[in-house]
Amino acid sequence: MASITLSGLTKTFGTFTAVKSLDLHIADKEFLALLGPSGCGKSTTMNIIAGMEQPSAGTVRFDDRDMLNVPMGRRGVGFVFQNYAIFTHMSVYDNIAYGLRMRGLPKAEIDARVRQVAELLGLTPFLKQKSAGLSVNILQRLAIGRSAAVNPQIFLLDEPLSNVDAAFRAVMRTELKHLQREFGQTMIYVTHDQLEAMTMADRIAVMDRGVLQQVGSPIEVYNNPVNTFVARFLGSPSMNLLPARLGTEDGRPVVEVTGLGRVAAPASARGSADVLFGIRPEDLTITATDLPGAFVMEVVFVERVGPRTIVHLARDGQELKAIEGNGFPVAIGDRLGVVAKPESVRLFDAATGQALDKEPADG
Ligand SMILES: Nc1ncnc2c1ncn2[C@@H]1O[C@H](COP(=O)(O)OP(=O)(O)OP(=O)(O)O)[C@@H](O)[C@H]1O
Repeated sequence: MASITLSGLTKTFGTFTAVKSLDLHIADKEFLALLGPSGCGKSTTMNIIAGMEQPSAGTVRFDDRDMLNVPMGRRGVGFVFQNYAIFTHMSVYDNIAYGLRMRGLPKAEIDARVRQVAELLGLTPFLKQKSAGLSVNILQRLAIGRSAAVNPQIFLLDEPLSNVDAAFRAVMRTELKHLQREFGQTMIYVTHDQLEAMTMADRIAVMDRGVLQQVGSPIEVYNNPVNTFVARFLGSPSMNLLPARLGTEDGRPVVEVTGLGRVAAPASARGSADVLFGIRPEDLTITATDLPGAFVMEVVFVERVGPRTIVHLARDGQELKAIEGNGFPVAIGDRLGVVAKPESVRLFDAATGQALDKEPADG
């Protein structure tokens, strides 16, 4: 068993608070992605879990054990950084075997383990090669393999794929997930890349300026962001957010999107307020201009990204992005109708950015 519980975790550097009152529970064998922009406190949190830094306040527990006085080397934590640390004068085999030899395991067991890890990470063809001549992609794979070989119950990865190329990153996303399942590790994966978090994690914890914003499954966080920060941070292109006014018409909630028109608001919306109207680009349908409820807008730019067409639309200073998936013809300068799927509309308080019907989640 290796669950991790962070309670009231706070880290200050002088007057600056890098991590603020963080409460988060990571279950045994869970893959949690810690997601947020540069400087939001992700690495500081990881360093505290690993034992490289002491918190200013709060506790770290592995299962029921308080870890604060347990030195780094005794925490049973594997750690892989953005900048791989491998022994370049050693072969790939010896690098993977290193931690196992330090533990004094029998030779046959070391050999079996090295070969298993090498196979899982596609390193078998390189086992005899000196590490010095290997590509960055392979070196990063090796850094992961070397840490994974000793089978730490808790595996912390801090932006391990940020130096490798895009095609290789895609391969590694699948391999890492496979590795974590195979070894049954509790994994925390730090990233600023929402795609990595969305594709690999069981749950995502989103941080901003040292504060945990939301924790949930990728789909929960994507579909029901608790605030505009989370709404913007996940998804590419990100959620459209437009100034609007919530009100009622014939007893039903409606939202008047400034300069565009009036649409049904989610049934749970109440009262009248200045809001931000949120809709994901894939939840907009491009249609004829005269469809009831359609916003009439002009196409200002068209991006074709593989099979997807991202259509940039504008009217009276308001801009929207929509993903066209129905084969509706679009060209710059066209006037089109845009319809938002009512169940996909999200409303946020214009002043605070909080989702109207959501309480911030805790871990
Ligand atoms: N030893 C330190 N002394 C002073 N400030 C620090 C120290 N370590 C981190 N910080 C500051 O704390 C904030 C959080 O840093 P942290 O490295 O945890 O962020 P991050 O989310 O991991 O970002 P990045 O992806 O850029 O590493 C940053 O503003 C950073 O400058």
